[in-house]
Amino acid sequence: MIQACGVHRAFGGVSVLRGVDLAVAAGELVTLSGPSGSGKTALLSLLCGFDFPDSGSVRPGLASWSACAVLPQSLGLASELTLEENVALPLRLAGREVSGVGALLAELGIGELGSRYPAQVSFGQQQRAALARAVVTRPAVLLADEPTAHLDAASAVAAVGVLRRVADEGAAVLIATHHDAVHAVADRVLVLSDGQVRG
Ligand SMILES: Nc1ncnc2c1ncn2[C@@H]1O[C@H](COP(=O)(O)OP(=O)(O)OP(=O)(O)O)[C@@H](O)[C@H]1O
Repeated sequence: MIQACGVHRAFGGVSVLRGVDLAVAAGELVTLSGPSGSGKTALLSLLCGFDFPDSGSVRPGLASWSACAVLPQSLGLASELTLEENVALPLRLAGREVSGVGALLAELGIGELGSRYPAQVSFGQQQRAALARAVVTRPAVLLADEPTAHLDAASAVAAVGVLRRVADEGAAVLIATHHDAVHAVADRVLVLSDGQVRG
């Protein structure tokens, strides 16, 4: 479902990715660790089509980009929508019935905050709303960048539970993370260093 073959990417003459190979199958949760600045975000951007490799190939292997969900570090919540409306948005855009929004928010410990706007909640609460928005459509592929970076231990456990369930329901899930709690539920842990993925 997610595949990179011999991917190279340089920025301003600095080679960040130097022949990255990886594959994540449907139903698999794979974590990607590596030092800050090693290129994890750059690799996720290539895999979701936000950026293009200088050479090599990426293959999301999807019938439709709408089956791919992305949870970026910057979250990207719409500031003019409430948390509930943000989470419902991908369902509305896909012309699907809006259901499961409240349950997801409650599972992530922010059930009582659905009617607030992003600016009225903490960054960790925004992060959980962005996770809910990423998974509400039950995507076939989920790419998440540091999804627990701003969460306390209990909130991280809830977030990890949701991420694991998405994979158990059949999605290919790739998560860039430094957190042991996320690595603990991974089927495989990959490390990005010196421009290559090892695992
Ligand atoms: N669009 C860009 N233009 C210039 N340099 C970039 C760009 N994107 C990434 N880089 C550089 O590529 C390197 C890898 O950055 P990236 O954000 O992928 O690291 P990371 O492993 O995700 O780090 P962190 O763990 O801190 O989030 C960094 O040196 C960064 O400055």
